[in-house]
Amino acid sequence: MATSFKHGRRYEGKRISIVVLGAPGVGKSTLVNRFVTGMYHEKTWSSVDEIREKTIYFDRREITLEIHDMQGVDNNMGEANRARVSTMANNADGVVLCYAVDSSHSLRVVFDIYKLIWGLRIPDHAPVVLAGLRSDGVLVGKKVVTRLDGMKTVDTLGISRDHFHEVCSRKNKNVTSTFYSLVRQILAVQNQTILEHKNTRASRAPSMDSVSDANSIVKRSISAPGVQRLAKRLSMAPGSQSDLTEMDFVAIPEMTASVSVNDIVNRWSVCQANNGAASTGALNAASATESLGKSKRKQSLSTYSFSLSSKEKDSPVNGRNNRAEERKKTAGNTFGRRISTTSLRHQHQDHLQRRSSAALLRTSSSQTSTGLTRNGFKLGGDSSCSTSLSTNDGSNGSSGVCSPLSSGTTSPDQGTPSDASPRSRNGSLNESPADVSVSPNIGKSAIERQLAERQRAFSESSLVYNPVRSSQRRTKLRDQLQDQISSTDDTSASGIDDGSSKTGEANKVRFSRDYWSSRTDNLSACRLRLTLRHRHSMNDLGNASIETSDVNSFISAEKGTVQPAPRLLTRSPTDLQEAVGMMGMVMAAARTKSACTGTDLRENKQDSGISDCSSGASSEAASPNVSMSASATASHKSTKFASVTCSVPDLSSAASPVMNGEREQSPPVMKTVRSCATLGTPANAPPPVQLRPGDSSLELEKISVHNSPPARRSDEAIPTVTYSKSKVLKSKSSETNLLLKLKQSIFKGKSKTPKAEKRATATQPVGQD
Ligand SMILES: Nc1nc2c(ncn2[C@@H]2O[C@H](COP(=O)(O)OP(=O)(O)OP(=O)(O)O)[C@@H](O)[C@H]2O)c(=O)[nH]1
Repeated sequence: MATSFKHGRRYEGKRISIVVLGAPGVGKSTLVNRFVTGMYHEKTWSSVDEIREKTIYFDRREITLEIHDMQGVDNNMGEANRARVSTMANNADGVVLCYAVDSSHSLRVVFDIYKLIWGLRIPDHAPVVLAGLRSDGVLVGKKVVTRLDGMKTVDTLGISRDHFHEVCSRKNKNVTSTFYSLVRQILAVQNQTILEHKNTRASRAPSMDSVSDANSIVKRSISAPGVQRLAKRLSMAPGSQSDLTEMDFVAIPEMTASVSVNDIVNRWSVCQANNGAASTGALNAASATESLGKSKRKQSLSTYSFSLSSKEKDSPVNGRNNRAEERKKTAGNTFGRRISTTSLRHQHQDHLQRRSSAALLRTSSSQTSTGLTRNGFKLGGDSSCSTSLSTNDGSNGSSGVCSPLSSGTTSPDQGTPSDASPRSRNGSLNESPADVSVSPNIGKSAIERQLAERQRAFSESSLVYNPVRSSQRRTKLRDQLQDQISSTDDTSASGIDDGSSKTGEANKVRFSRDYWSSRTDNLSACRLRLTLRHRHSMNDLGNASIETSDVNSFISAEKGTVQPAPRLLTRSPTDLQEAVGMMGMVMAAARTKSACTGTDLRENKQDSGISDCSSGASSEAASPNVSMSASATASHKSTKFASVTCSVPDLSSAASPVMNGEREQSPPVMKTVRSCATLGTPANAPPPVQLRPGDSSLELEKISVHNSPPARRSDEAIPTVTYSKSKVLKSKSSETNLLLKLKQSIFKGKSKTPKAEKRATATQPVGQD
């Protein structure tokens, strides 16, 4: 009782039918006979269709092979016979395609059989083996079809090479393996078919397992057939015609637990008896089934309704009848009534409102806790209490009022929660918008004000829940909030985070920045101009620019630190420029080290070449008048910020040698000023390029210092440091060498002198001094 793989039927595993096909006289019958009987007989006659059986044990299973030794297929074959061959092959579990290695024609016939059976393409998972028979022909020098030809054939036919065998029935070579290979394929297809069948059944059934929420609602699983059975039982029950839908099921609190269909029916009958609701219309089983498998949005509504049911389940009022009555009072719904979508939206609105208020309450808990405890109210962590929180100013002694809304709110002075449940029928609060107010003392920050406004907006507007719109609104609100906060911050407003501004020092260094980008389509270039100014005199201590060839490359540099060379430690614009150039170098080095994202470059300094820069600086750190440590930071994810941090000397001392142009003996007090440049990404900018570890794509070929102003800012003489993207580094070693050369060129004046002196000393003849 073999079954076909094409129709997805389950294999019984007891009988497998195999069809052996090939050109006439290739040795099919001999092959089958060899496999079945183990004997080899010279055959001189042309066989007709023959069925042989053999029982084998495969994977500890007894399998009976039903082998159809078919008549040879050739061009002279009639249509009827061809159709018969095709039908037999398609209904079989597996096919053995045979050719003779000493007959190239027989190999061409294999292609004809292929087309005859499967058309243009072999079906997936069709068990087929290709057997090159009479492979001992090589012994007599008649092998015209090589093994390579056989390989190409299986490749062309889409058969795995594992399923190609060169067989010799005479020597009993690969006979058994050919059939066992086919059986293995058949069993694999059998297992896969069963698996797919199971998956198909599982996917067809509407699963409610995904319905869950933060309240740890118990998952339920009601299959579509279950609902259909329920629908039938409800519709057949006398006098129980109803217009129940999925929403009604959701509204039943007990549905939050895993229940059977019988339980639902029982609940339904109980609620009918309690409410006496005589509904009209029969439950449409199909629609109920469909509704269970609807979109996620509907599921989310269902989830919320579950949440409500869960709360109500926790109500101290026991008994189904009382619960129904209670629900009728509070929510305006009964078991027998359908909860409309609008009602659910209102409920969700209420839910959001309470969440918002809970956040507000948390924010302002320090201010409100005193007044509330003074009046004997417990907040109890329930968000609904905070929803109705209408607290007067605690300073004038007025009492705060906490009006519990839901049954979950406990108020020892106000009686049971059910006594005070002023929820309107549509789910909105009964308080006027003015009631949902926040004390001025509660929160003066922008966040609290914004929350209060939002809460008011919720209570005033007939907001219809829309997840997408709600998300957009939250995003917009957050942006507004950030703008509001940043506008109140002086240092942030100017884009400068001057650490000295809060210390009130006399002389302070201001680190301003100006950023502009070339208005190319893809924002391919960026120039960051940094100006170091004396705070009061506003004299420029120096300025410099960083010009990169790719703004997006900044994203690869999460953090980099470099101590510049000592000769950079002056106030001249050129030196500052080079210092900033070092920053750019760090950035560029980091850019070639994309794997360093999210980590300190110092940890990767051996790979990124940063060690060259930092080592040269650390040895001279004690002497500088002006020291700059450059830290290039870029946000990897947002690709919007690149900050440059410079440590500059504290110029608060009037007699500072820095101001007088003299050299200070002791190390100056350093402080850090930070400039954050926004690398705004235009809307049409391409997504940031994520460099792979192998992409060491940028190289600082040279630093060309020039004082020519940029083209777009011709009115300003801004020295620029230009990095050109002209060469592609081949390896890390070449990258490191290049940075070494760069460092040597920068430190040229400093590094050569001692060496030269040393050399001169070494070469000086003894006794000459
Ligand atoms: N040398 C050699 N000859 C073989 C081998 N297998 C079969 N033959 C010979 O090939 C010839 C054809 O063998 P068959 O088994 O009749 O071929 P067939 O494909 O069944 O022929 P039809 O029944 O006409 O389709 C016979 O003379 C066999 O002896 C083999 O492995 N080696």
